[in-house]
Amino acid sequence: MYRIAPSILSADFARLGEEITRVVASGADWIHFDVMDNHYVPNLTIGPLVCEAIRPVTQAPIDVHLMVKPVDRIIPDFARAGADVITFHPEASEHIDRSLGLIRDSGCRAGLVFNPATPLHYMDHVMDKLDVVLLMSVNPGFGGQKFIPETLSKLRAARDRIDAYAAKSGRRILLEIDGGVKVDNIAEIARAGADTFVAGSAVFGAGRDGDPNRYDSVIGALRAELARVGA
Ligand SMILES: O=C(CO)[C@@H](O)[C@H](O)COP(=O)(O)O
Ligand SMILES: [Fe+2]
Repeated sequence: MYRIAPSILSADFARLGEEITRVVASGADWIHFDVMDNHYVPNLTIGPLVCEAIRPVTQAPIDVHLMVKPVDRIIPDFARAGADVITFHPEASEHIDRSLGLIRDSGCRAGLVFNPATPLHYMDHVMDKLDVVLLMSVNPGFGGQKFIPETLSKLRAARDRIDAYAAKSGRRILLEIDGGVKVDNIAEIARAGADTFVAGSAVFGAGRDGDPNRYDSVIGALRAELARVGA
């Protein structure tokens, strides 16, 4: 089963609640929530107050992608604000195992995010605490960037590790991809092993002209491409 997670980074922030209602009604599975601190990444976005504000608007899982350093202090705030999934970058945590434990102890699903040049071995000794592995297919900090093609071989390598772990443990870790996902490349990305797809500009960019049917058509087109790949 595939999940589509529109990133609200590209939504109209003046009408955020409506935007979320519309993408979920159009078939979005998760809401991807990008948190940037102007320190770990050169951009500044939204925090727990906004997460709390959108929580009553939707039942869809809120997928919080932390691009902040340090990470531990902010984790309980997001859990209280209603996050369902919290992911962070290993470079931003002094103690990766402890940060993953903090997320899970607060009742959320936990994940590690790999920048394009971050090696996959960071996951090796924490598989039992991972619910999600997120591969960045752009450098973090901005929406609307171009998919880095090298990510496809990295996805295959991550898929192999996740499948080997599942065969041993019976636990299925999700493999999420973030950055430059569009209708014309989502099938190739799925074939490389991703099962959860963040799409910001591809989804919200399509609705910018105010036509409410545009989210339906772009999410429908992403799903049609995934259907060509199969389960
Ligand atoms: O985490 C990030 C960027 O750092 C992403 O979640 C972007 O928001 C994805 O946007 P598109 O590449 O799909 O426009
Ligand atoms: Fe993200």
